[in-house]
Amino acid sequence: MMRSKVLSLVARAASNRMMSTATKLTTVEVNDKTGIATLTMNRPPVNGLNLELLQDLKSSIDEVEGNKSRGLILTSSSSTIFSAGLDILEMYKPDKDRIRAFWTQLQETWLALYGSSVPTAAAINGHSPAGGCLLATSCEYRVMVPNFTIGLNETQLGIVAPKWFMASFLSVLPQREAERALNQGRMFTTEEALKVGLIDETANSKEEAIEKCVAFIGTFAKVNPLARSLTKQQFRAADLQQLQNERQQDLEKFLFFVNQPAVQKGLGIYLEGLKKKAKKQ
Ligand SMILES: CCCCC/C=C\CCC/C=C/CC(=O)SCCNC(=O)CCNC(=O)[C@H](O)C(C)(C)COP(=O)(O)OP(=O)(O)OC[C@H]1O[C@@H](n2cnc3c(N)ncnc32)[C@H](O)[C@@H]1OP(=O)(O)O
Repeated sequence: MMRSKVLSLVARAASNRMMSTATKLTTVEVNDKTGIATLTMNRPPVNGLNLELLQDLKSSIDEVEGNKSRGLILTSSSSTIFSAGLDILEMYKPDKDRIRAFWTQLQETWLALYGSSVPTAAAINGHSPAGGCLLATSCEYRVMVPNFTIGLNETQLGIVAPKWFMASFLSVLPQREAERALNQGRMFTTEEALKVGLIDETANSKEEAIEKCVAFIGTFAKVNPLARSLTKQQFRAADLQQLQNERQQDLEKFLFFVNQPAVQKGLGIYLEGLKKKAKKQ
């Protein structure tokens, strides 16, 4: 390794504190200079959101809330995928108890991210369908690298995005645009997403995306943190409260829907298609 690279790694290690360890499917790294935490998803190959990744995401968000970070940047360790969304294997021919725990954890993780008291931004360094888009739109700001896609494609899989997925989407897009995209199950390219307002900026690399997220979080430097976070909470309170009030019904609705033979058949065909495509590559 070149000496300069070694030195830069040493310098980086000195100015960043690794808060979570490698045994987890997420890591949290706090930059000592900026005080901003970078939360990285690391579940190869596609950051499919299974029960364990959702648990780790939730505990990492809690960790950032608790360690007085100035902001949270969500990103991925993959060079081409932010997150492929929910792990379809959790929903296809599911285990009765595990699928309950899985959906309950997804609800909790969304409540924690969408309701986070710290400023949040997503550095979208790869494809971001469905649950991936849910995570990105739960943040306050999005910067995306070109040549990838983002969107809520649920209808393409024969499934329906629940109300709280729509709430995140609607916090970013105007109703008319959101409704049409959801009905179509539309995936937007980076350029299309920028045009429609689904993302805020583009960046040529993950590093640049993170820098732009840091700059966004920096815009709050002179704003009273309590006033900022209470203002954010007020904007989001109705969406958060709606899921809080309906958590049990939402779970039962999901279980009923996902266990329908037609939905299971559709998920099986979709999975098969993904596997065939992967084999061809
Ligand atoms: C009325 C009230 C209703 C109440 C509620 C009802 C319903 C519930 C709604 C549930 C909501 C669900 C939201 C979701 O998130 S569903 C998941 C949607 N995700 C996708 O459609 C993404 C599918 N994947 C892709 O498009 C691509 O994989 C990619 C992300 C673009 C990456 O492409 P590439 O790099 O080429 O990688 P491969 O395609 O080769 O994949 C590698 C490997 O990973 C497997 N895989 C990919 N995505 C998933 C996934 N989401 N879950 C599980 N597995 C996945 C893929 O099969 C390959 O596996 P093998 O290597 O084993 O072949």
